[in-house]
Formats: sequence, C-alpha cells, structure tokens
Amino acid sequence: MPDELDELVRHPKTSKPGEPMRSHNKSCFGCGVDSPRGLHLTVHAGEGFTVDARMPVEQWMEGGPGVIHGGILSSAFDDVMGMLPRLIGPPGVTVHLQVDFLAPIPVGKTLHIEASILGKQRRKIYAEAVAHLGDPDRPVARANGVFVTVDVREHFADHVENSAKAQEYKDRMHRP
Ligand SMILES: CCCCC/C=C\C/C=C\C/C=C\C/C=C\CCCC(=O)SCCNC(=O)CCNC(=O)[C@H](O)C(C)(C)COP(=O)(O)OP(=O)(O)OC[C@H]1O[C@@H](n2cnc3c(N)ncnc32)[C@H](O)[C@@H]1OP(=O)(O)O
Repeated sequence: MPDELDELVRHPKTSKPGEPMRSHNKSCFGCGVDSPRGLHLTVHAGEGFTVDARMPVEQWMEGGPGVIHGGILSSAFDDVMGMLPRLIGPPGVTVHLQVDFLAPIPVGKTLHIEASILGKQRRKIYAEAVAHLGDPDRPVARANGVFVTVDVREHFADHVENSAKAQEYKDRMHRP
C-alpha cells in the first residue's frame, strides 16, 4: 500500500452500521438474491469503513472431502471486500486479490467474513478481510484486495446485454 493516502470519508447515503449493503446486482454470483447457483452472501455495513458478511458453507461448495473449495472462499472474499468502495463513494472492481488459507473450513458451518478499508489513493482502494467460524480470535482465512473505482455505466456498457437482468439495466440506463 502506498504511503500517501487520501482521507477516508463515509458516504452520507451509504448503508448505516447494521443495515444490509444495497445489492449491486441481483444476479451476482456472490451476493445476488436471484443468482441460481450463487453463494448467497448476506453483507451488512459495519462501523467506520467495515462490512461484515455471512455465508452458509453448503455441500455443493466442497473441494477437499468435507471442506470448502479454495476458489469458492476466494470468491466470497472478493465479493465481500468488493462492497467496501460503496461505503465511501462509487463502486469499484477487483484488480488484485490475495488469499491466505489458514485452516480447513467444514461443510455445514456458517462462514463469517469481516472486511475493512485500509486506505485509498485516487481510484485505488486497499482492503483486507478475515474469515472465521464464529470466534473472531480463531481466523480460518485472510485476504487482501485492491479495488479500482469505475463509472459503472461506462465500465459495463458493452457487457450489460449479457446480464440475466439485461432488460432492467436497459430500463435504468434510459431513465433520466
Ligand atoms: C450500464 C448500467 C450498468 C449498471 C450496473 C449497476 C450496478 C453495478 C454496481 C456495481 C458493480 C461493481 C462491483 C461489483 C462488486 C463486487 C463484485 C466482486 C468484485 C469483482 O469481482 S469485479 C470483477 C473482476 N474485476 C474486473 O473485471 C476488473 C478488470 N479490470 C479493468 O477493467 C481495468 O483494469 C480497470 C477499469 C479496473 C482499471 O483500468 P483503467 O484504465 O480505468 O485505469 P488504470 O489502468 O489507470 O488503473 C487505475 C489505477 O489502478 C491501478 N491498478 C490497476 N491494476 C492494478 C493491480 N492489479 N494492482 C494494483 N493496482 C492496480 C493503476 O496503477 C492505477 O493507479 P494510479 O491511480 O496510481 O495510476
């Protein structure tokens, strides 16, 4: 992370601590309520520059026998940290993701993920997250990520027609 960081200011219209973070896309694999095969993460705003999330570790997420697949865990970290830019302004997309796997995560448990903004410089937002199974003093995984803020209309303009929600987005784009 660079030394010279911008001041962090919570956006006045973002979710308040304890409130759900607003959905960025109902078809999102990570948190979309309408995603047919998604992780169905629930993500809430925390105090300051934090969010916290829960995810049931379901049978289909299995990698090694009886434990979560590392890619599923990485997706969960990606999506939860991906909510953080919304606390301070426009949405961001992941440009870098790093995960440390500390302990096996059993199928059938609820995974808790706590994520926070470490700093911001221009469009770059530096984030970290920790996962545990209910006891924050016993982390099972950690992650770091870098997110870059984008103008969503511009960024997704060439792709939005591929979305399961293409029509909704088309309607939204034509709204004044
Ligand atoms: C049409 C209507 C649509 C409506 C949609 C509505 C709602 C949607 C809302 C929100 C959706 C947003 C987020 C979704 C949230 C969660 C999902 C999980 C997150 C993801 O899963 S998301 C998917 C994976 N993600 C990508 O699909 C990104 C692919 N990527 C790119 O599209 C470009 O890469 C882009 C545009 C990001 C930047 O490109 P660019 O040309 O605009 O800017 P540039 O390259 O200059 O980078 C600017 C500064 O980032 C630094 N930088 C770049 N790369 C770096 C790296 N790897 N490490 C460290 N720093 C890096 C540079 O060094 C520079 O830094 P500096 O300011 O210091 O110069």
